[in-house]
Amino acid sequence: MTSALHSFETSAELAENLATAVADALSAGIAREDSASIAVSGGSTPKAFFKALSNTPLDWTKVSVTLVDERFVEPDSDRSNEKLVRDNLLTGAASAAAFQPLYYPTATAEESAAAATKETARIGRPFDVVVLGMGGDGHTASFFPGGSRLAEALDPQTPRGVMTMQAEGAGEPRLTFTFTSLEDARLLVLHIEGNAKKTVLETAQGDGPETDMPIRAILRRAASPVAIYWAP
Ligand SMILES: O=C1O[C@H](COP(=O)(O)O)[C@@H](O)[C@H](O)[C@H]1O
Repeated sequence: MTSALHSFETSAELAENLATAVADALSAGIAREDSASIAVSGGSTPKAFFKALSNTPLDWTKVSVTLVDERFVEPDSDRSNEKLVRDNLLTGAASAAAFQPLYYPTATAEESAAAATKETARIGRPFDVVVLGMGGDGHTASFFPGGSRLAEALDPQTPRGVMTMQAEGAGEPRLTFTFTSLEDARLLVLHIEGNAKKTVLETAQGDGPETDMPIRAILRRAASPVAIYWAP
């Protein structure tokens, strides 16, 4: 599939522009279906974007927010993507949105994944917006190189839903939407910042197996075009 690079001089400029594009896509979803859905990433990159989006006027009561991926940790952990979203996105105007977690207080990550699959089944078919991040190792969502269920997660035959993933370097067991859940978003964004990540992206855009750099699955065969947002 195609990708388009949107470059900005600063992280703040990127955050404002990405928030506008995302809000437009959510408004279009609301106009079309009276509801809209967005799946966002965790990590260190999206904070400024979350703040900008949270202040954007929109009928947030009609928006469902979920995560692209999550750690199997309680929502008050500093490593929880849910906490990041609650603290930075679900504030101000956006506090009226409905949040669908991926973590549930179950005994195992597998039970959490099953609960998340069930609870998110009514949204994201497809998502109006998916905002992916990318790690320095070329992972996106929790599609990690060497991940325990990477082949299944990236398989175009694996249905929509949330599954578990374990990988060296990933820390806790992970919960992640599958490739088929994310690749056909009406607005599919890859948000990266810094020169190091630009270099990783350029490597991923070259030849080589998807299993080495799973972001390649998105760049090469997502059904939707990928809008790449980057700032130094
Ligand atoms: O593990 C994760 O990392 C990636 C990238 O995070 P960053 O800190 O380098 O921005 C993120 O996209 C993913 O959601 C998260 O779980």
